Amino acid sequence: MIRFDHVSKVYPRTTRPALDDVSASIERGQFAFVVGSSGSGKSTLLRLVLKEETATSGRVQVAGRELERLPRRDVPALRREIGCVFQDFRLLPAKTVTDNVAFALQVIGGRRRDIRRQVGETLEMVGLQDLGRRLPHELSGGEQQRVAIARAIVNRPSILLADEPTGNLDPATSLDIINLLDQINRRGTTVLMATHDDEIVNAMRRRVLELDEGRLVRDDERGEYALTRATGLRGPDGGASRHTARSTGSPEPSDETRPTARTEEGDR
Ligand SMILES: Nc1ncnc2c1ncn2[C@@H]1O[C@H](COP(=O)(O)OP(=O)(O)OP(=O)(O)O)[C@@H](O)[C@H]1O
Repeated sequence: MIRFDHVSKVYPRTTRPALDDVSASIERGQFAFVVGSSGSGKSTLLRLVLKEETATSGRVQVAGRELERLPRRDVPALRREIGCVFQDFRLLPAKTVTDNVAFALQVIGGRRRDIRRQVGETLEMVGLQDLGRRLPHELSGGEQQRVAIARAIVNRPSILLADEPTGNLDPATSLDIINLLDQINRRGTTVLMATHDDEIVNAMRRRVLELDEGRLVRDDERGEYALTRATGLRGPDGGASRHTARSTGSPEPSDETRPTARTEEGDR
């Protein structure tokens, strides 16, 4: 579904690569976290998937497309396959919840009746069916992020990219949000999520890709957060020290590792 093949990215007017020879493959239906300290390249990796940035070398394949060769006119179709969620929600402040979600469908020219039905179903899925008439500032942070998630999935994309989606939320709300992303993943959407949220990564025990100064230093099938550099686990060559064979399909966390196990934990 998403494949990075020896991908490097050097931004203009910089010398140190933001991504350095990254190879990884995320299969359809997988849930993968991207972790790493600030500046390690997580957002860059997600931006390459969206073709907001282009790799300096290597190949990025998304949903059967070779992004380096993708003509500009085909980029909108690529992006329709990808929903995005960000730390700062990015809702339209003057539009209601319903209109924020509907907007994504209106811009691609859906029929009014279909839009109403799809928006209704999606708001119900994220648990906001009663708040459709509110404006974003009349919602809590967690509710705003649910609206953003509803907007990201309303046209049923095959991939959901989430860049630090719990970064502005308290631990209990973060858990609600990750459970929602987990539910969306279980319905078949491939999820790639960049995060600094160690509790969530440790509770979910899904695939973890770790970046360190642009290099992929870890790819664990049911990983924990603990950063390699901090724990001294980095291999002698500076490369992946605990690489596991990439998995196919969506790993099922066992009951004791389900994120709900964290409900009692409260504050950080
Ligand atoms: N548009 C840009 N132009 C130049 N350098 C950039 C640009 N965007 C990112 N970088 C650099 O690329 C490197 C990786 O940045 P990136 O935003 O991908 O890291 P990150 O892991 O997402 O960080 P954070 O966790 O702080 O969001 C950093 O050194 C950053 O300064």
